[in-house]
Amino acid sequence: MTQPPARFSPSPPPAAAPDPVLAGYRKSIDNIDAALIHMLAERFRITQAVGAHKAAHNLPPSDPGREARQIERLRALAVEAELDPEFSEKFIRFVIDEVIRHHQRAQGK
Ligand SMILES: O=C(O)C(=O)C[C@]1(C(=O)O)C=C[C@@H](O)C=C1
Repeated sequence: MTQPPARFSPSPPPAAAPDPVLAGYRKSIDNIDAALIHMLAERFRITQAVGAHKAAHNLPPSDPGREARQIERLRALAVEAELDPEFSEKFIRFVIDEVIRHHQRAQGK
């Protein structure tokens, strides 16, 4: 027999019992995430100035040599810090690619 269409969304799962250990970890994660956002905001603040400087002096938006040195340095730091160097490269690549897009926009490209 077919069921009539449900009129109400299923009830939410029951609230989990409080877990102070998990809550403590999450508090720390939330602090770290906030610090990451603040650090990224500062990085983009300074790259905005770099973009304006490059636009004013007709410099190319990207500098592949500089990027290669940054990636090598960060990969080495990641290994030292026991962070996956592949992840660190993907992360900085993602950030730099966004910066390059901002630089291009600043030059009307
Ligand atoms: O150092 C520069 O020339 C920048 O524009 C900054 C930056 C970066 O985000 O680190 C971005 C683009 C360049 O290709 C290299 C580095």
